[in-house]
Amino acid sequence: MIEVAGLTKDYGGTRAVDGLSFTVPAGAVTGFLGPNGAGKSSTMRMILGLDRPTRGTARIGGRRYRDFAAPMREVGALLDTEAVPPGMTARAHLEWLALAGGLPKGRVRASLDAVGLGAVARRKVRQLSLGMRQRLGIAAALLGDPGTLILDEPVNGLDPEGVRWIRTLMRGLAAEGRTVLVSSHLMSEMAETADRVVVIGRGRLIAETGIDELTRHGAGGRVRVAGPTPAPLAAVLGDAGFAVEWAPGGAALLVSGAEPAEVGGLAAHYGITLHELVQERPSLEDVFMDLTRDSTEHAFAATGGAPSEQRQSTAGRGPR
Ligand SMILES: Nc1ncnc2c1ncn2[C@@H]1O[C@H](COP(=O)(O)OP(=O)(O)OP(=O)(O)O)[C@@H](O)[C@H]1O
Repeated sequence: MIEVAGLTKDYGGTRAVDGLSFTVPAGAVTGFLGPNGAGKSSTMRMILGLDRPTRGTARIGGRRYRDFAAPMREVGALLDTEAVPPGMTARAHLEWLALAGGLPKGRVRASLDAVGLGAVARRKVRQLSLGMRQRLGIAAALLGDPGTLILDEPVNGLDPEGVRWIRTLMRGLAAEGRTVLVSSHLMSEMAETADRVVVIGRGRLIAETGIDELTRHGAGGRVRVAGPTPAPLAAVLGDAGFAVEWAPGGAALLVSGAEPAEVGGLAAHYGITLHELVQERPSLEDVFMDLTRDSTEHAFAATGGAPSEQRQSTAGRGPR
């Protein structure tokens, strides 16, 4: 389990993360969502001990990353796939990481096979496609067979087959009881992958919820109802306090803030015949846009003034 409590990060005058608290349970895929610049990477970097929080704590299994004796066996991370030296072969890169992390050499073959790169293990990194490099980054994350995985935008650059592959991989890792935190700025990517989502905007928590609850309670959910006598139905629903509007074309009514059972119950009470009674759920993308509408600016001033720290590459500095 990952626990983030009151996490705050100021880069000079820019507050990238602002009092953020959430938990990431084991045995599930948790999507970490937010518009560009929301603070996802900064948060992940702090969880991984690559950046020091201005305030607050981030713990993995109750401990800070820097307190792990063998961090690669505890946490695997994918942060920046451009960080791998281009002249190294895929295998040599992983062998070097395994050596640095005190891991048995056998883990290199196991990780290459887990990501389907066994056949290209002897190719130089510069000869690998973007998708293959992304897989190599994931192989590096899996090297220590860790219980926790932190993946920053892992589907970037993958083709549809690659996207499906990584979804299956993440679901499999969670099913084995691991903790999986995966960031994205696209809600649609998470819909079929994540069990839960943590949504942030401008460094602050917007929502922490199961993916099902998100659409159930998301703004825009409504009931579509139709029958041979819509006008009296509209009057009855309006009297009951629901917001009612005509669907485009006028063939049905759209009732906001109501459950189908309430609409059906009212219609039955007044003897109004119904031909259609459907719960319309907003798409996850709709919910996400709605939640983050006010948070799409990339940063905001914490103390005024320009950022003083330069944005650094995460090159070669994963969980190793
Ligand atoms: N080292 C740094 N120095 C100065 N500002 C930084 C640094 N790292 C991040 N920031 C700023 O903090 C804010 C949050 O950035 P961060 O990369 O964490 O967001 P993100 O949600 O990961 O965005 P994206 O989806 O675009 O990667 C941004 O305004 C960014 O410019």
